[in-house]
Amino acid sequence: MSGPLLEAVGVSIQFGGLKALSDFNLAIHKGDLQGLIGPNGAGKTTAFNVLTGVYQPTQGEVRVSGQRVNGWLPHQINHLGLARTFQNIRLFRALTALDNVKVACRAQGALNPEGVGLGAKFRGAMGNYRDWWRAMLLTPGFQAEERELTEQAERLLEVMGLGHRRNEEARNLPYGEQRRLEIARALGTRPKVLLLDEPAAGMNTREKADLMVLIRKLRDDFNLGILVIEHDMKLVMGICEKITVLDHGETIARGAPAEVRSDRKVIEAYLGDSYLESQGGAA
Ligand SMILES: Nc1ncnc2c1ncn2[C@@H]1O[C@H](COP(=O)(O)OP(=O)(O)OP(=O)(O)O)[C@@H](O)[C@H]1O
Repeated sequence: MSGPLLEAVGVSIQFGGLKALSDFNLAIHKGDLQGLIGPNGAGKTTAFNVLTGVYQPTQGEVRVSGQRVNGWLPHQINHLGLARTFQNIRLFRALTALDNVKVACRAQGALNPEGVGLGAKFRGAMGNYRDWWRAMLLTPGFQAEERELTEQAERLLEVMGLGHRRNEEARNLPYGEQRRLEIARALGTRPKVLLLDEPAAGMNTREKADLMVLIRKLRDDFNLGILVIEHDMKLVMGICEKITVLDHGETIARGAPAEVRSDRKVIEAYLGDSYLESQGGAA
């Protein structure tokens, strides 16, 4: 088996006196569909932010495809194959659905040098300058690239069931479709690993059920590793093969849904007695 696509090794992050994440470890391989759960404020989004370069860990190491990415910027980490969606939808609201996805496809296709430092910044700036001229002059190469990007973006909209929304502004889409558009946009960067932050939030039961099927399909069709933060236990337990449970920044359990569901610490911290009752009895 090849090495993990995404790895956190002993990652901690502190905000003032608050340890938001302590000694966090994680490994996502190709084909994994894992969940990250925990009560409000447990550190789930912080974990995503550390993994994607929004925050720098106070301790520990983050690796993407075996490459240490501490100190890298989010777009540089994205270029290595890590994409995410956000708990609070962050689309370009005034752009069409198609353009939202095209922006992501273009960002990945553009000269986007890996690494940190002045050399990478210089190469990036030169690439932008060159692309600007190609766009201004509408060179044949630029037009062919545009067609290719449009086709890619259209394919992703179709995959996410949004083909009919191609020309609608993102802000006019129903909430559930905005969430799916965020996933289409993340896929536009051609990731190897996808991090989904509460993808079903605000969806109705039917939409959630459809999303469960879709997430599995994305994993299979795109050969991805996926990590999902989700409060909806039915969704997490239904699709994830392995679940990590955080509480106050600590990892209190990890394992298959059945193990996690019956873990006393998890029940106390998160699921609560009402969950047990809804499941028809004790763990
Ligand atoms: N930039 C920041 N500065 C200070 N404290 C922060 C920052 N980001 C997160 N925190 C704190 O870290 C802790 C973990 O927050 P986080 O958002 O990761 O929790 P969560 O598990 O995602 O919660 P929820 O389910 O409510 O989204 C919280 O106490 C939060 O207030």
